[in-house]
Amino acid sequence: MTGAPSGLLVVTAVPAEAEAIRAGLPDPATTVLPVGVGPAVAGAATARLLALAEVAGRPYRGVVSAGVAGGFTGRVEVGGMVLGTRAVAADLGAESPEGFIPVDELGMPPELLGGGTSIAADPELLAALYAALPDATLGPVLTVNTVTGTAASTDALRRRHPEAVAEAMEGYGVAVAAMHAALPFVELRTVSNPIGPRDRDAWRIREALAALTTAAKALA
Ligand SMILES: O=C(O)c1cccc(C(=O)CC[C@H]2O[C@@H](n3cnc4c(=O)[nH]cnc43)[C@H](O)[C@@H]2O)c1
Repeated sequence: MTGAPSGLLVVTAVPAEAEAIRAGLPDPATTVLPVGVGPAVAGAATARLLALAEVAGRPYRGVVSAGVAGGFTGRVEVGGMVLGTRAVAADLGAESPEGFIPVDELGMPPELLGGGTSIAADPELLAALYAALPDATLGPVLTVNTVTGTAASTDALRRRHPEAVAEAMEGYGVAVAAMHAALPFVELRTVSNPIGPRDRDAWRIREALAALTTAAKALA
């Protein structure tokens, strides 16, 4: 069975993020679905959605990992938008007394590592979104399994990823799913909180969700 391409698949972690995007979306051909929190569940659920669309003869044209994120102070403000130039699995590796070693520097066969710990955004999809969202900050977005919550971890991440602009928990998993389906990928985030010592009172989820609604116009 074959059919017309389904348009973009936009995946968020939670329903509130998906609803915020749908509220600003002019294009009904874009599918927006919540797929869960963290790279494993988000990656597995996205891979399943892509495979089901493919076997139904209506493959998606690209994948966007979207939602709220923590922003690196001095790089992006709370309430600001981020377009990820790459999704980086920032805590996939090994600790050592000399510091963190990324998994792709541990001497494992490259075929076991998929795209490695850093997967680049599709240049055309990224350029199209940036053209529609010129105020967005461009840079690598880290994917972490644990929300950074101390000054020491924040400093360590900054040292290891001096170009990074934000961290969230799903992008790398979704990027792997898109890569396995040979589809363009990009990450779109709005900033709900500064990365740093844990301070839940500083989180501005409502502002970040409103910014997602504004950003959704780019997904047409
Ligand atoms: O610490 C808490 O009490 C707490 C309560 C509710 C939710 C959380 C989250 O960490 C939500 C994680 C969720 O949001 C994205 N996100 C937003 N900011 C960050 C961040 O600074 N670092 C990592 N992830 C963040 C993430 O993509 C998840 O989907 C905590």
